[in-house]
Amino acid sequence: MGVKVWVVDDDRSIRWVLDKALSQAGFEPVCYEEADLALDALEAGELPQVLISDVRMPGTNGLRMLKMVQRKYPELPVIIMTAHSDLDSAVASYQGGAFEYLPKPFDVDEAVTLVKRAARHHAQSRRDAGQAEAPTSEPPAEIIGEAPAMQEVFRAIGRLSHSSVTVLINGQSGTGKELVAHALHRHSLRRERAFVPLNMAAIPKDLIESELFGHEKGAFTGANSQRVGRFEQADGGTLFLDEIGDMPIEAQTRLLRVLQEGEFYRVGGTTAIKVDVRIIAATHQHLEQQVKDGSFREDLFHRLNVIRIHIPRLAERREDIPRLARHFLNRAAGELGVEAKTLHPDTERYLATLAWPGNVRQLENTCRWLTVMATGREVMVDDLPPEMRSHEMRQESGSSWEKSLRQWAERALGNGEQDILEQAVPAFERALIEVALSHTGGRRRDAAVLLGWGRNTLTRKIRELGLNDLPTAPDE
Ligand SMILES: Nc1ncnc2c1ncn2[C@@H]1O[C@H](COP(=O)(O)OP(=O)(O)OP(=O)(O)O)[C@@H](O)[C@H]1O
Repeated sequence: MGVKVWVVDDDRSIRWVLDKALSQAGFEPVCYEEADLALDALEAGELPQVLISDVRMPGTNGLRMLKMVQRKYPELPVIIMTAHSDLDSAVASYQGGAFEYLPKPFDVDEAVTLVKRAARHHAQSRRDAGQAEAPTSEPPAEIIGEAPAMQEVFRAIGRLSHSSVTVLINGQSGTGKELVAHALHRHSLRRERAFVPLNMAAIPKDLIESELFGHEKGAFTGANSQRVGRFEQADGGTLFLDEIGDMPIEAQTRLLRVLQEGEFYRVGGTTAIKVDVRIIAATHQHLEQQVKDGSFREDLFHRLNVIRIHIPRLAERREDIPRLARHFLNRAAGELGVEAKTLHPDTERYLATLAWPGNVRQLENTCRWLTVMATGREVMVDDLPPEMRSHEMRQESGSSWEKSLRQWAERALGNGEQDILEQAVPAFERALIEVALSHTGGRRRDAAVLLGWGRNTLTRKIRELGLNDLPTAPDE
């Protein structure tokens, strides 16, 4: 059984485009040209896993239909398609229920991505509902990670459970920052309340403040109705500010004030609104550098940087790749309603050697691609998408110490350290000098030859690095 997606729009061309794209992506779309027809089908006992609807339609309009649907099926994820001018009223009237909105005109791929996310969300919330009493001291099962680098992340989640402290999550795009933020929320005392994610990079600059704090009717052109912002939605719960490094400086100033004072005004409003919100922020950028450049406020940085969690690149936890791949293949099969593919051991090994610049998200997308495109049930290396065979995706060359060095540097930068060459170069020289000296039984002249330095250089280095205590040969 495929994942049923209902498309409700009076515009024939939109129905046609979505029908094609969704079928191609493996969904089972059903299109309705009127809300009333969709409501009839619901009445008759049918139910999709995702509903996409236009707002303005003859007969019952989209928003009325959504309200009716939401009352009966609160778990059903809904995507509202609408022209920008209707966005406010759409969101306002579906407050708290809308899963996503899709401003028209939209990109078809974007629409398909949203549907996939909604379908997953739906499946997830059903699973969550089924295991509401699950113990909360363990990391959630859906975060896969046996690699030591991930165990550190789990430990942090465990240590922070029941706490409401502000957390800053660092890590490249697609490493699972949002997943970890969600886990932090689910393990906190706020888990019964909302987890509200907001991606700074995805909102137009001039809408960020109204998105965060809401606005009063008439606050600016296009503000046709009052709107509750994400801060209010997250009251008692957690606000996840993704890509915080992209937040414009004026919004940073307002955010800082809210964090200091615990209250704010809606845009155009005069009544102070008090909220109790836990902030989790994430970024793939180097915030210290942004502070230096003046693009990020230092005081805000210190407020956010209370606890920092670094999520390693996928290439730093290769041992997890086969398990992750299996997980994503099963999930994709579930979403698309097909039998799950398996990986031939050679394919597993091959995938574990790749560089994965897009991290876990890229692996997830690859598994979806394979679920649709691979012909046999077992996936062979030859079935992999062409870009997986290309040069860039091949593992970075380098011996194991170079890899360890890279990992060390990643971690140091992730922890906010600077001037890392100053730590690394002396350590590097010290190691080589010590080994060379022990090799020559402490004879400096011979050690200098082995190192490729002049005798005087070696003597100077030994002094600079404080290695004078090393045993040296009696003749020296
Ligand atoms: N350890 C993991 N186990 C299972 N699924 C994972 C893991 N890490 C990431 N994922 C999945 O990979 C996808 C990308 O993760 P997520 O959106 O959390 O990354 P992100 O770091 O927030 O990315 P971006 O910075 O681009 O927003 C999601 O679908 C997430 O569920």
